[in-house]
Amino acid sequence: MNHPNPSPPPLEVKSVTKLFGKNETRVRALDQIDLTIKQGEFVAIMGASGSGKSTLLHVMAGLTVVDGGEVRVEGKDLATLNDTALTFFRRDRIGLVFQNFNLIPVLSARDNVKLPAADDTNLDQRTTELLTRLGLSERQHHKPDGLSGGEQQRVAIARALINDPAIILADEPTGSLDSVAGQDFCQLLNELSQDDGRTIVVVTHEPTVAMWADRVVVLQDGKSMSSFPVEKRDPQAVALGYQNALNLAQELRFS
Ligand SMILES: Nc1ncnc2c1ncn2[C@@H]1O[C@H](COP(=O)(O)OP(=O)(O)OP(=O)(O)O)[C@@H](O)[C@H]1O
Repeated sequence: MNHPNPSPPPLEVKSVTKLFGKNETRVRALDQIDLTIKQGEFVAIMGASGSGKSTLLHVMAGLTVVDGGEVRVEGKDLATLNDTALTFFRRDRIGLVFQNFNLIPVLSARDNVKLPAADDTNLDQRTTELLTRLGLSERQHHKPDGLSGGEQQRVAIARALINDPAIILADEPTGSLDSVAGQDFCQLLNELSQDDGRTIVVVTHEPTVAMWADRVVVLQDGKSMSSFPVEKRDPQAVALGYQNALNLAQELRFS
């Protein structure tokens, strides 16, 4: 029986190398890294400072041009897109969330959410629905400095969702939040993957964040050392899995 072609994975990083600097200051931020992420999967990327986590996320978002290898988003090779096409592709397919929220201070929460909308159709209604879903209805006319950190991050994710992207990439999204707001935010990411089938990648150094993922990918020196599934929402199990991955990397280095 003939099967139709399966959809390509949402994110594929194939043998990607990224270098920064020149000559003696040259840094190999990513070193022939391979990573494939399935549709609807929630992946946490962990690793020591400088291991290449943010660079990998930026590469997947097409924010950083690679020096070798290939990055495919929903099957599309990002290197084949010119700057304009890449900007539109990113806007339509990927929602980005950063640690410092990156909201426009002079705009209300509601206007921040509407700002990147690619399409005006039912925009007011879509914005209201998103603000309601994220528990921001009461706060929508406030500017960012009148909102708590957790509320600001929820505005940032509402803005990231305005074009209904299939993929959400988040770099240390809970880094500026207290632990309660951080856990609420993780729960939201979990819903976006479980209920909506969106693909989520989160860079974090916190086991209490990574425990919400389906899988943890551990980076060291720009390489993907290993990955392990998260079976229960147990931060200690994640911390142990992470430590085991680092120990294994250390053994391989000296063997
Ligand atoms: N724009 C840049 N110019 C020069 N070097 C860079 C640049 N961006 C990253 N690097 C270097 O590349 C390496 C990987 O950096 P990256 O920010 O991806 O690591 P990270 O794992 O996200 O670290 P952290 O947890 O501290 O944020 C580091 O050695 C870093 O100094």
